Amino acid sequence: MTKSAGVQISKEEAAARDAVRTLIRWSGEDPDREGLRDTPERVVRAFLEYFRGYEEDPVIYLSRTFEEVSGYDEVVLLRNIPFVSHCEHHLAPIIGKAHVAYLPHDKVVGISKLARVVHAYARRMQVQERLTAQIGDCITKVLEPEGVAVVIEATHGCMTCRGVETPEVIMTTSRMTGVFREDDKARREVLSLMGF
Ligand SMILES: Nc1nc2c(ncn2[C@@H]2O[C@H](COP(=O)(O)OP(=O)(O)OP(=O)(O)O)[C@@H](O)[C@H]2O)c(=O)[nH]1
Ligand SMILES: [Zn+2]
Repeated sequence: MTKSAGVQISKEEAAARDAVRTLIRWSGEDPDREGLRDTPERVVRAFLEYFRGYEEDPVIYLSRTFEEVSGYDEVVLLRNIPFVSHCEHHLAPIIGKAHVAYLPHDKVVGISKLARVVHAYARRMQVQERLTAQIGDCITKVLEPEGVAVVIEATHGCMTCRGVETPEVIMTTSRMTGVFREDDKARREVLSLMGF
């Protein structure tokens, strides 16, 4: 533990704040001017929010299921789940929407839990392909449904704000398992429900 402005913080947090100070100075600014003085502390706290998915186990969100659904055996779809992630190459924001569907076998899950799974994986350092695969595979493994379809559309800060600087470009990725992977008709149906 170490002290900062009279408050005890861990050595790791002190090092993280110092790293932000270094970046501020390296960018050409004065980390001691009034407006920037508390910025290292804020940035470190913001990182805890951006990356709090590492503290979450998405499997737990899917562990409470319901079986009394009067034999409902059609697609369940949650469309337009907004999320924010960060690309692991530049730590720039990935901002997008996830569409998550599954065809239940014998159990369904509370729909908020699908969004919780999306956020738990999004709040990590990601590439969009892995994010998409992790969401699809987690639901497939835990719910054991007939199939899972995940489509993600997102813009990447590292492409819009820097580098190639192409605003509005959207990356689309998908993960299909079970019937949605094997059966063209089922895949077409779920994509059409998603609005594609
Ligand atoms: N496939 C994939 N690529 C990503 C994702 N997020 C960022 N990237 C890309 O990762 C690549 C990293 O390429 P590098 O050449 O190592 O990095 P760079 O020199 O900063 O590349 P530029 O962005 O082209 O300036 C870039 O092409 C990014 O657009 C993602 O989620 N999936
Ligand atoms: Zn990037």
